[in-house]
Amino acid sequence: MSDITLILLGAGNSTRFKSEVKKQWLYSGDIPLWLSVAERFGAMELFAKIIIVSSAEDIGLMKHYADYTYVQGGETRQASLKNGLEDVTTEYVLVSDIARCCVPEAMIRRILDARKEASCIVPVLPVTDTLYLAQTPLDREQVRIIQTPQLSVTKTLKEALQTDHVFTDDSSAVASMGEKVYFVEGAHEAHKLTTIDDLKKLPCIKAPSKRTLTGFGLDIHPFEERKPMVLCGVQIDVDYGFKAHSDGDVAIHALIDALLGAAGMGDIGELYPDTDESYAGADSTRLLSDTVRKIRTHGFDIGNVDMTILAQAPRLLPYKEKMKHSIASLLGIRPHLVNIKATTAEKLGFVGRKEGVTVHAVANLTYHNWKEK
Ligand SMILES: Nc1ccn([C@@H]2O[C@H](COP(=O)(O)OP(=O)(O)OP(=O)(O)O)[C@@H](O)[C@H]2O)c(=O)n1
Ligand SMILES: C[C@](O)(CO)[C@H](O)COP(=O)(O)O
Repeated sequence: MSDITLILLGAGNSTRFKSEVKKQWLYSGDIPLWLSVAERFGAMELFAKIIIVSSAEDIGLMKHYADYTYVQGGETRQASLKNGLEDVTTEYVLVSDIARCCVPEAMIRRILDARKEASCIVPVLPVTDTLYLAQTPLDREQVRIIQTPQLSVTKTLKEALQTDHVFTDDSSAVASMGEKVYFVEGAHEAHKLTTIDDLKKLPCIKAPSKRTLTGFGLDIHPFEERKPMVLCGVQIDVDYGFKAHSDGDVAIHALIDALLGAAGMGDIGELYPDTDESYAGADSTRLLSDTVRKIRTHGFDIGNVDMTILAQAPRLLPYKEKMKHSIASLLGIRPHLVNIKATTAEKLGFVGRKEGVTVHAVANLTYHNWKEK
């Protein structure tokens, strides 16, 4: 059994990346970057456990992809690391930034092979440019660029972090205890993905696959007297609406399920439970906007959507154009990529008896093509 646990830190906000998509969720081929990093380390079969530290929202989604130990992060890298360490029981812990997505295997082995040398083993690069601190030139031979992963004795690192002082990496925390830090040669491929321009420096990230992902959604709501009716975010001029926990926009609910289905993100009930009082009477356009945010920040672009509304009543033809524009604007796509069909049920079944409405929706997504932006 290995005496090393791997912690991958991925709870950052990608602020400096300045893109709608979080850097951890850019697709490389058919998988998001965080998963390609976990698989790269995992393939070495060197670790007792792999812990991925991420935000609560991301963990909910990550669980659909692979079975790792997921831990919720904190406000800073250090807070995230402390949370991850709570789950570590092995003698050593290897900590890496998910943002360093192309760490070469040889560099990982160099770090692990040096484990007996000190309480913390750190990969470094020399500085090749002249350096100044304010107006004073520095001796660059004394300066090093620090990378991750870093290997620490778990007990020492845990103790070093029992402080309010904020360190930018594990080695500075260990060094603050008067413990020895041992440097091994880093690698340019282990460069950290911080800004969009860094993508050019990281050739291990493949272009996203051109796969189209299709999702299907269906929802049914019975009518209720004396309620406003809203479909696709558009007010329908009748004196009855839908019985529901939210505003009952059955068309938007079906569309949310189609989008979540295509993204592999579960269903509307998991994300916006009808047992949650905060969604009582909720405006469904706000739920759809939140779904769209989730989809875009997690690496997908919306292609087109198609919906069929099965309603014996009310008559929807006069509203279809307005509905199309409403949905297009909520999805942030052009109107021709939204198709809305309405049909009666030929007086058959509950729809035919005018007891309620059913909506079917289909949505297509692609991986956000960061390579061609
Ligand atoms: N609260 C935080 C902040 C950062 N990290 C992780 O620490 C690593 C180094 O951080 P950085 O590259 O700065 O990532 P972000 O914090 O996402 O970037 P930014 O500072 O631009 O927001 C990243 O893998 C990041 O996900 C973390 O786990 N928890
Ligand atoms: C840990 C680190 O990657 C070592 O170089 C770096 O300090 C992280 O800094 P950031 O500001 O959190 O990107």
